[in-house]
Amino acid sequence: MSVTEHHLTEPNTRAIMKYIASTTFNHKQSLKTGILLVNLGTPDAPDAPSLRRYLKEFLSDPRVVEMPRLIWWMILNGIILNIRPKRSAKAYQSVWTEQGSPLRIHLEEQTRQLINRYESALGDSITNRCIEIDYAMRYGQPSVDSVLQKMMHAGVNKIIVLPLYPQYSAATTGSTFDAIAKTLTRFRQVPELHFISHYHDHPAFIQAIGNKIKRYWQQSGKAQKLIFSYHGIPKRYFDNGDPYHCECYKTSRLIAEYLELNEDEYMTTFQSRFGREEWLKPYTDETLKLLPQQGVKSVQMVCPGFSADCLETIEEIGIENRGYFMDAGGEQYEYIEALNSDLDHIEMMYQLTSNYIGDTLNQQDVLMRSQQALKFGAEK
Ligand SMILES: C=CC1=C(C)c2cc3[nH]c(cc4nc(cc5[nH]c(cc1n2)c(C)c5CCC(=O)O)C(CCC(=O)O)=C4C)c(C)c3C=C
Ligand SMILES: [Fe+2]
Ligand SMILES: [Fe+2]
Repeated sequence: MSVTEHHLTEPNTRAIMKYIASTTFNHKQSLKTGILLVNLGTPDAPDAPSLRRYLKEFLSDPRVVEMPRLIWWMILNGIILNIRPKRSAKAYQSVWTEQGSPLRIHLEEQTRQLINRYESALGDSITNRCIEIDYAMRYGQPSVDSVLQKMMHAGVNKIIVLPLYPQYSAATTGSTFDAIAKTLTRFRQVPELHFISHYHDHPAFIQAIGNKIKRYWQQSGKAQKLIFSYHGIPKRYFDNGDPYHCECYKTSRLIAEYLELNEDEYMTTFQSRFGREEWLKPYTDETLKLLPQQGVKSVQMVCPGFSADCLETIEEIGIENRGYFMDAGGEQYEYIEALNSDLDHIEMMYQLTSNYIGDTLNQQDVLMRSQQALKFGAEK
């Protein structure tokens, strides 16, 4: 028995077992592409134990909370995980539906719609074309690790990851990359990898939101101000070089240009503060409390940092901030929904990902031709 054959049949040392072989290598194996949509994640149920599990995983991520680990471990386990799960569970109960958490429902539907979009473009099932499309959650289930492993074991050798965060932040997109890399470091054969790190200024994204706002105006008319509200991050992360703040402002500017708005017709604010340190300003809640006394009595809210409606848009923007504005003397407050599974949004996902698929389809043709040649004995 030769050395190579021995390795293949009897991987008998720890060194050989260290890396997972996704599939047994096969010369005739066709190229298989995986498209993975990733969003933040959500608790399994709107109750305190589920929230505790979810928040523990989320807030233990060093990309999310950049603080000396030991100090943060004590604050998280000693204070936050004893108080926040109960409070957050209440908030989640107000948005929960019979099918579950809105964020999960939207991500599932977005995935289904993207599969449909590919199938209509290919005129064939994606399975026949060696494409797999799936979704994963950065925190909670289905985990990035489980879905990526499933793809690898199905023989996927090229992966396109689309984290559904238009604006890059280390806390979200960066952390998604960590999870992908962590799984792949365990594999023997690392796939070709395309990681889409942002799309905050992509024309298909700007048009999708711009058109959504235009459609809203056609039905309900314009308010005095359009407010672009983004999830915040600590100002310290921005000071340390996170491009998130600039990408949010650029998204707002591009949408405003698309809508031909003057500078005094729109503004950018940041919501969802967490903890005591300063976050990106202006804060959404404080702005809404001040606007009525400055003469702004009607606002329309839009959240271009959220690819799907979730707790932070439905409850925080739809309910909580409405209260601040109306209590301060506001008269009309409207929330324009996230892109969710809108056709334009799915089209954008198709454009972003198929950009990297094209050559696979061509390579598949080349591979089919060479397999044909093998059959006829032209190549060995
Ligand atoms: C869209 C981008 C997001 C950034 C940037 C972000 C940063 C960030 N978030 C927290 C803490 C919490 N966020 C929570 C919910 C939540 N956050 C995002 C997105 C971003 N977060 C989404 C889409 C959601 C909603 C998920 C859902 O299930 O609907 C929560 C949980 C809710 C709560 O208890 O308030 C926390 C906590 C930090 C610290 C952070 C830092 C940069
Ligand atoms: Fe968040
Ligand atoms: Fe900036």
